Amino acid sequence: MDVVTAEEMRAFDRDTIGRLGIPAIALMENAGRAIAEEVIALCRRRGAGGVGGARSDGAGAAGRGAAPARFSVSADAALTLAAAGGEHWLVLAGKGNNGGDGLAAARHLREAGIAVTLVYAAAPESLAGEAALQRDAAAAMGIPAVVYGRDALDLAAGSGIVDALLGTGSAGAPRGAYAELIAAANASGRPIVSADIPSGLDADTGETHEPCIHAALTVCLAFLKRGLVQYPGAAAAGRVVVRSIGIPAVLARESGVRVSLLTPEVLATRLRVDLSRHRSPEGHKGTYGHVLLAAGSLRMSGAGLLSARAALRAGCGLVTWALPEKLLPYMIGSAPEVMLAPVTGGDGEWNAGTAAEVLRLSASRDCIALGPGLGRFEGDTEWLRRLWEETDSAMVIDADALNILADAEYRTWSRRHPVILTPHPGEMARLAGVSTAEVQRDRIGLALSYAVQQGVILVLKGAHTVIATPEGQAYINITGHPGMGTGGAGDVLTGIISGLLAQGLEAVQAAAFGVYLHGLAGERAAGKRDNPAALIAGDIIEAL
Ligand SMILES: NC(=O)C1=CN([C@@H]2O[C@H](COP(=O)(O)OP(=O)(O)OC[C@H]3O[C@@H](n4cnc5c(N)ncnc54)[C@H](OP(=O)(O)O)[C@@H]3O)[C@@H](O)[C@H]2O)[C@@H](O)CC1
Ligand SMILES: Nc1ncnc2c1ncn2[C@@H]1O[C@H](COP(=O)(O)OP(=O)(O)O)[C@@H](O)[C@H]1O
Ligand SMILES: [K+]
Repeated sequence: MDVVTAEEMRAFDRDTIGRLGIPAIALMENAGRAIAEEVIALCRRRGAGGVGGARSDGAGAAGRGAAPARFSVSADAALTLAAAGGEHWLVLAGKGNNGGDGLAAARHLREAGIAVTLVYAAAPESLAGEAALQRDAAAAMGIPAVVYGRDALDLAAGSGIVDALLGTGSAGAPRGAYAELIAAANASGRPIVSADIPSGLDADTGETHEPCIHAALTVCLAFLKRGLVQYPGAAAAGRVVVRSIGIPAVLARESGVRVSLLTPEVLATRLRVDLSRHRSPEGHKGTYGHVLLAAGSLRMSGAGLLSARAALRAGCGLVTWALPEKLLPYMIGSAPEVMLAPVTGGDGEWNAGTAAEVLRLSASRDCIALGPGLGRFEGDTEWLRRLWEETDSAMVIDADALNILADAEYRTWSRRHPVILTPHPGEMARLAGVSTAEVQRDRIGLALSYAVQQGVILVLKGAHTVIATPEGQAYINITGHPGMGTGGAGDVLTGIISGLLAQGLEAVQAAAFGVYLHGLAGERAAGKRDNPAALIAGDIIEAL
């Protein structure tokens, strides 16, 4: 599923209206209808009634011997509500096209028998174009309207609110009447259905301005907007339904939209990942590849252990874990399936001299993962540079190895293989030289620009992890669980991605599929606990 910016969305609108000749009012009608259908479905779910008994094709009355019906007039089930009597929706309308969508929805709601009151944020006379046509149609139907600031208004008096104040044309924090209406709607305690995006949300970054609508449901029109998949916007939007309004989906494909939701369909078709993870009947451990892991130090040995075990659970044939020799006696038996390769490190810490040993080990391995529990040490930049420049296989870089990179000018390092970086927001901030808040402000935008600029595959972790490629493509993962916010969960991800790389997946495939599987396993693991707060990283491995 494509994820677009407001600017891309405007280009598709223009193309549909200008080049294809589909009238703007038709798109607005479709939008209004889609919003109304979702409001009606919501009313139905909360018990206002089933699909109306509005079939007038005689089917119900057609007893034995009754004459066959001559006409078949079927009611539009999606726009019908049997017991609409208790419903009264307030439609908050801004003066732009988002408001026009809301006004079109209001007519359909009224048709379904739902009481509707329009609440204009600005003088109705200030509406223009298609929105003005919708204003006039609603007035001609006799739908009651109030103007904010002029008429008395109690938003809690209705049974629900349609938020059609601001959409993709919104700029900056809501002002004046818009801000006051948003605050009042949030305070009303009534469910809010937002048209396109919650008013007050930045459609591109997911930042929520003060104030921003907190919707129960967002009916996103035509294409998913970036702001709806990035937190905190993703939370403000509630449940998100994307509805087609007559803008052909192919426009996004043709224009090269760069961001997609990481659905199973995207994994299978765009990324060509074999979701079945087929294993040949005659396969053996050599078929599924060998991971070399350089990780763990005296106080963080568990990080290496988690990565190593996760790589095996991801299906690779063999894992060799290179670790400072002092750790060896403690690790023996902790994971019998993992091979241990001690490198010089009598104090249990890594040192610059181990680069040659790791390089030797890597020669016969299919990929290398560096970083979990590594610690920092004298000469670590040169250590990483040698591995980076001289390793032949794909590389996953995590944790302290990312902090080493953050202190280096690694753009100038030569390289023969793809590199996957897996920072959490704090590590990303150090890599990009910005604050963590700045990273979180626009995760997609930052991940894309960093991946392109540095020529790496970037996995920016956290809720809705972003996978960005050097070619400027990004995928937004939606598997996962808040219970995964626990020490070591990232080490598990490093293991999974390297386990997939070893099996021959391309670097982007391994990064994207690894993040997806990690999230699924986290969901399953959380579901097995009395409370997801009890989840620990090892549970994610066991749920793979
Ligand atoms: N044919 C089409 O184009 C289609 C459009 N579609 C729909 O249109 C939406 C986009 O419509 P849009 O471009 O008219 O902008 P919209 O979001 O209604 O807001 C503009 C208005 O808000 C005002 N305003 C802005 N910022 C503000 C602030 N901070 N605080 C207060 N006011 C602010 C601004 O006022 P101004 O600053 O100009 O005085 C202007 O009046 C899109 O999300 C979708 O719902 C779809 O149905 C598909 C077909
Ligand atoms: N709220 C959440 N929703 C989904 N995934 C999450 C959430 N919180 C954390 N995660 C995932 O858990 C992992 C945590 O990684 P990280 O912060 O590196 O942990 P550690 O350094 O302790 O291994 C990441 O893959 C992240 O995406
Ligand atoms: K809105």
